[in-house]
Amino acid sequence: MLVIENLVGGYGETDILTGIDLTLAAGEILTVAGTNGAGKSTLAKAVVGLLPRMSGRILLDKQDITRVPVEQRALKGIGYVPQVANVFGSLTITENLEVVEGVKNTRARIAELFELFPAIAERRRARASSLSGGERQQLAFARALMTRPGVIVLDEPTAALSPIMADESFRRIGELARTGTAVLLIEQRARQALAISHRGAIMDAGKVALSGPAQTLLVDERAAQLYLGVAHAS
Ligand SMILES: Nc1ncnc2c1ncn2[C@@H]1O[C@H](COP(=O)(O)OP(=O)(O)OP(=O)(O)O)[C@@H](O)[C@H]1O
Repeated sequence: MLVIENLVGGYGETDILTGIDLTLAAGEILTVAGTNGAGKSTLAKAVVGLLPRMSGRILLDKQDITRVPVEQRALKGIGYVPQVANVFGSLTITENLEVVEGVKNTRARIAELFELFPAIAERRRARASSLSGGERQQLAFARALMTRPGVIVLDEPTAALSPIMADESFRRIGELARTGTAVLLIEQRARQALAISHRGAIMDAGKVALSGPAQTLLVDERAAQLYLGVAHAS
């Protein structure tokens, strides 16, 4: 579904990503973990088309999208929920969903997403500015799903959430993948993320330092050191 080949790039002259190779199949969850500054968010930006400078190749369904601009990548099926939820505060929850472009049968899709996200459904006429951090995250997630993307990139979706809400979010991500969506999941809660993932990649200094089946990485001492920055995974 998504193939990343020898991805190098950054914001200015310095390379932040120094050669990333990753693949993601339909229905698969790939956790990308790593310490702060490893380049995880930069990788997310490169995939969705927001990194100012990059070389290498990104293929979506075998089509080269490396030079395709961000809006068109979204229309081609790459959804994105950035670290800071991007919702329109002055619009209501329903309006935030209505303004998403490229959706077939908007009303029906909104109804489906309200079933998936009951907390925001209850508040559908409220302005998004009145939502809590967690609800905002749900609305941003729902907005990204409006177009039924084949691939979704989630940048630390549980960062602002309580442990209970994070559990709920991981459950929802698992369900989404079971419907065939490919999920690139960037997470600080690496152990929980790996537990619902098929594969994992641990980044260090702009590279993938370790990758493999999620269950293997969960018990790998070196992986734990890299994603937790400690000597032993407790
Ligand atoms: N907009 C930007 N302009 C210039 N440099 C940036 C920008 N965003 C990030 N960087 C730099 O790129 C490097 C990697 O940052 P990135 O946000 O990708 O790391 P990360 O692994 O996602 O970390 P975190 O877990 O803290 O979010 C850092 O050195 C950071 O300072």
